[in-house]
Amino acid sequence: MSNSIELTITYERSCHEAIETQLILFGCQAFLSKELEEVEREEQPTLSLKAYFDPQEYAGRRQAIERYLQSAAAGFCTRVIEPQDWENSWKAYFQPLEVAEGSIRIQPAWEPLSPQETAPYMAVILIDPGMAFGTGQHPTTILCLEALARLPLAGKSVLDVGTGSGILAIGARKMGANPVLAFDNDPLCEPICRENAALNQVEGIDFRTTTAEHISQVHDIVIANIIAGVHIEIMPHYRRLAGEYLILSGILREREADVRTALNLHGFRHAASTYRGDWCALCVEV
Ligand SMILES: C[S@@+](CC[C@H](N)C(=O)[O-])C[C@H]1O[C@@H](n2cnc3c(N)ncnc32)[C@H](O)[C@@H]1O
Repeated sequence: MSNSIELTITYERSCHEAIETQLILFGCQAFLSKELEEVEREEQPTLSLKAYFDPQEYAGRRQAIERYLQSAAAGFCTRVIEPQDWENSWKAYFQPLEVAEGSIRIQPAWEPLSPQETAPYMAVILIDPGMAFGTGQHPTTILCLEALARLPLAGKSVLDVGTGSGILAIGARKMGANPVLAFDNDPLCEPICRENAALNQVEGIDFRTTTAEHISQVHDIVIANIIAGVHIEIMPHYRRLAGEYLILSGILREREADVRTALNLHGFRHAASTYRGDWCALCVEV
């Protein structure tokens, strides 16, 4: 793994989600931030988070990012970190997390569970975060895992669009989906996904660096945790590729209506919404 840029940002607690969202739009690859419920419990008026960027990506957007933070945050500082520092920060912070009513557990790779401890879960996903989005702690990822847990996945083909760390593909595979194809347009993701799949001892996931127009196979379930604008842009491909269900996450509540309009325009009629904080996910019956 190469160096990365670490931004430490302090801000008023009411700005938590706006800042996180904007950082995702700027191409932030990973966060160390608190769960929304935890933020809501905090008493203090200011909070802080750490955001990690690929150095080249950051250099290209530095002016825009810093201008945004000067107006939206109380303060921020940057430093270049070595892979070792990232690992240590993360290890100090990452706690196991249970989602989907306790049926899925996201577990730090360095604290694996015994077979007896694993048995009660539908899936235990081991994550050793590299610089790819998808540590399982973000509300948009949790909404996806919850949606997957509600579907009968055994023997279903799944396409994971914008796979990041591979977390959703690995989760789907562990819950019985087969085959699973997962892709991301960021070439940094593919090796991280392969490592995470090996860590989880799952086979049968085809990880690729590509975009939706280069995929031709119809899949029973298409899942995508990307922002609303990208969903709208690639909606014709969802139409082409989704056989039974389409799960879309990463949608801010205020953009839900826009995504629903695009779904209707492309002939998708039945979409159920779920929410976490300001985020919405849509589970669409094809
Ligand atoms: C919010 S992350 C989601 C990661 C992971 N699936 C999760 O749920 O935690 C979005 C991912 O989509 C990728 N992405 C953004 N636009 C894309 C596009 N047009 N095609 C493929 N991947 C894209 C990004 O590189 C990023 O890894």
